[in-house]
Amino acid sequence: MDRLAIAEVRLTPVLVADPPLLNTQGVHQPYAPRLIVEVVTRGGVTGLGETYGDTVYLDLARPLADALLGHTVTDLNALPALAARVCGDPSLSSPRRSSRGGPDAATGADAVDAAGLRGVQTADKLRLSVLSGFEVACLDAWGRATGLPVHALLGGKVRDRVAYSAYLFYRWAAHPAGRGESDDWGAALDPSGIVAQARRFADRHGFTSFKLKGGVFPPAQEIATIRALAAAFPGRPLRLDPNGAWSVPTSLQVAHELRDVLEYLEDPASGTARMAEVAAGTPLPLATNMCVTTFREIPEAFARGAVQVVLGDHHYWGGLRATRELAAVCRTFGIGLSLHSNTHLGISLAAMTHVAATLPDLDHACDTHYPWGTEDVLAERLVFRDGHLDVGDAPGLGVDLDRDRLAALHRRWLADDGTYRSRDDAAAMRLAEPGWVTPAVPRW
Ligand SMILES: O=C([O-])[C@@H](O)[C@@H](O)[C@H](O)[C@@H](O)C(=O)[O-]
Ligand SMILES: [Mg+2]
Repeated sequence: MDRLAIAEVRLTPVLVADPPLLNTQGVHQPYAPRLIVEVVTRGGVTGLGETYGDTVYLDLARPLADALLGHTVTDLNALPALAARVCGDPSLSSPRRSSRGGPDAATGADAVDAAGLRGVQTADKLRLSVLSGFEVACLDAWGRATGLPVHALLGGKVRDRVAYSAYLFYRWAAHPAGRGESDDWGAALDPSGIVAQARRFADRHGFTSFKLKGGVFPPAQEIATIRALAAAFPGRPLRLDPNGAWSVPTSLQVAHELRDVLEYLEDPASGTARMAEVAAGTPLPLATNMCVTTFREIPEAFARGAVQVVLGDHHYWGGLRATRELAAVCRTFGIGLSLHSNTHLGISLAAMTHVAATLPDLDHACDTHYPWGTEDVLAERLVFRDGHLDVGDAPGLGVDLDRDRLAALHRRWLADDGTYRSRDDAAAMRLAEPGWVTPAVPRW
């Protein structure tokens, strides 16, 4: 076991180019922060992990990296207690208030994570997101050391490929003020722009299900866009996700109008109480990555019938093994499961794919932002075929780091004056609309 003990942990924050994708809080900044975790064993094997890289996560990752030295990479059940001891602060375990002031500082059901549209932000969730990067790195190292793929360490795959959906966004052609990197997608601000975007995703990656990020325009415009997608891709699974921007009556109206074409409606309203009211008034399934984001939120949401599909995310649920626990709970209560995504790199996509491969009841194609990315830290980018990623049997995650790329993205982080070190979609929006503040919910 000694050769599996952790001799070194390397943390490398990076800034990754991100296109000007619109959501209800604003627009993506030109660069998104991510954290690359490397765990090196005494036997000389290096495992890779990735998680959110905003400053608040980095502050928790550093003490955990120090505390991990000497532990073995197989000692995963001890990780949560270790993380709670070195980076926990129980006094922060209630919903965090935003430090940005204005409508961002909402509390209670509306206290969403201003940076990530991922539900209420708690100290527990931050810590679990950090922990997940270390858990994945340990699993990767363990797999590399033993010649086993990560899915085998999780009990074995039940499928050889994992389905992903196209993640469509209203977007600008370029970031304001000439910032960021350019791409050739052009603007997509109306139904025909989104249909063209969807065709490109389908042609390039073979995706056959489509999710539109909503909450950007008044609901009637987004209904028209979904209708245009339904006409262009008849019978294909479609989803609409306004990140909790609508009132209960608006959610019910949209659900009624799109009931024949949507696979599910994702977080139409914010908070379990509103979601339960919407669910009670429509036969359309509701999915969430906002009101059920922790085990603690499950009992009330499931008891009230607030959601029919949980979009798990191995980052904030606390890792790949915690995602399997989530799957067991969902199965027990007859709730569907799929996986959520934010801007991420190939390490996280590989990790998602390994855990997804082990989940018997993965009912819907997973979300991923990956196709929007043009940069990676991997030697080879992962490639979708027919809308799927193959589940490999190479040791560990089966991906390799390109150190030059990692160094280049880290240099960008070092050179940044702090503007991009924490995600702030409202700040990015203010460059185009100076008076912009994160809209209060319900917005419509
Ligand atoms: O990146 C975005 O704009 C998304 O809105 C993201 O922040 C959400 O967390 C996510 O994709 C979702 O499904 O809500
Ligand atoms: Mg969502």
